[in-house]
Amino acid sequence: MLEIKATESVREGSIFGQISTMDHEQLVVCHDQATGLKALIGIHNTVLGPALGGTRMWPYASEAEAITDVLRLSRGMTFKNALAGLNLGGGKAVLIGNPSLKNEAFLRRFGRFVESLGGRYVTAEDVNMKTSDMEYIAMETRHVTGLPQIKGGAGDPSPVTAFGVYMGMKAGAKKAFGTDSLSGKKIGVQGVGQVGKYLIEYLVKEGAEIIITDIFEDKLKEIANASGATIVDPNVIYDLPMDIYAPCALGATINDQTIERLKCAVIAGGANNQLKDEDKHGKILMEKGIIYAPDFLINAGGVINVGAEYYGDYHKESVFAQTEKIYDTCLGILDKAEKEKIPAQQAAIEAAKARIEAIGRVKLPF
Ligand SMILES: NC(=O)C1=CN([C@@H]2O[C@H](COP(=O)(O)OP(=O)(O)OC[C@H]3O[C@@H](n4cnc5c(N)ncnc54)[C@H](O)[C@@H]3O)[C@@H](O)[C@H]2O)C=CC1
Ligand SMILES: O=C(O)CCC(=O)C(=O)O
Repeated sequence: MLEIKATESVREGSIFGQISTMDHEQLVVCHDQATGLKALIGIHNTVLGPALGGTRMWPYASEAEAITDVLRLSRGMTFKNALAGLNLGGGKAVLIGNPSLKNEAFLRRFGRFVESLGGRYVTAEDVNMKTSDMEYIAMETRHVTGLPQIKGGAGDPSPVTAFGVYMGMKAGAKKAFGTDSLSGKKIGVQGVGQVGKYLIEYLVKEGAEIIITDIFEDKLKEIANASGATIVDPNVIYDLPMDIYAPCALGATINDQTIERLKCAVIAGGANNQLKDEDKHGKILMEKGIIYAPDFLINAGGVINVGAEYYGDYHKESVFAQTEKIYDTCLGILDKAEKEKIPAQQAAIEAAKARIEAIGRVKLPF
């Protein structure tokens, strides 16, 4: 594989510039006038298997923003799937527009595009996409997973994602505090959506002191009532002293504007692509002595779940057992980073690439 760098601003305006900078195989542009579908499918790497990754729907401010998002997200899936030990490559899709655009025809048209790729890309849920949306997509393609249980699927993967994040958080705590107990630890959860709300359940059971924030006040009140968490303003979370910061909303929250404000010992959360510039911000976190549990390593529970469903080999216990291994993998990566004096993100990417390269050699023709 080429040496890859995900920079904050890849060469804007040049599609090939961007996909070569991040070493993608394919970027698919899908359009349908009748339904208003505007979709991008990013296939980063298929050495380990079909590129599996969810579809996100978002009202992107520009096409450039959507392209950058799909490229960063699909690249992250390559490393996530490799480190989780899955025989899956990395891909992701984004649907441009307000989620209210979604209807049966819109989703089925998207399913036709997924089908046209012949299994090189397998879709599932991401932000603003639900198991019920997968049902419509499944009417047009077999290459979809994350279906509702009543339709023979494994249902919402978020509880498994949250369990993996919890495992990664405990590994980060072990490294930072010498114990993986979260009892009494002050933990800030940013985003109380699907992943955040299930993560909070684990933190409550451990007796952590929880701070929560979200842009939707109703969700916050409901979760605060159930968990005893303290609500804070979304802009204030970066300035509060806390033991662990758990980003569980959208990506790039660790950036030039926030990184100097963070007063935590550990960062461990479910959001994809937390570092806006992975080289620069990964290095600054290391210099500040903040333990960073790489996002794509610790949020792999969801893809472990939907991957098992896709291969028709779904057993809840084994999915949770595989996800539990995130604790050991994360500790191993944090140790490697410390020993080699490199950022944890870099250590994790190196480990993922090593597996892709080794298995790629196994697959050479006879
Ligand atoms: N659901 C899953 O199984 C997986 C999710 N992820 C990632 O985890 C993250 C969260 O995913 P979900 O929980 O499924 O999405 P979600 O849409 O259910 O939850 C995200 C929450 O973040 C909140 N939010 C958005 N912007 C915010 C801001 N500026 N400040 C505070 N809160 C904000 C939203 O209001 C929402 O409640 C995403 O980055 C997703 O890609 C990664 C792996 C699997
Ligand atoms: O969890 C899912 O639904 C699929 C995997 C994925 O897209 C992710 O891990 O970001």
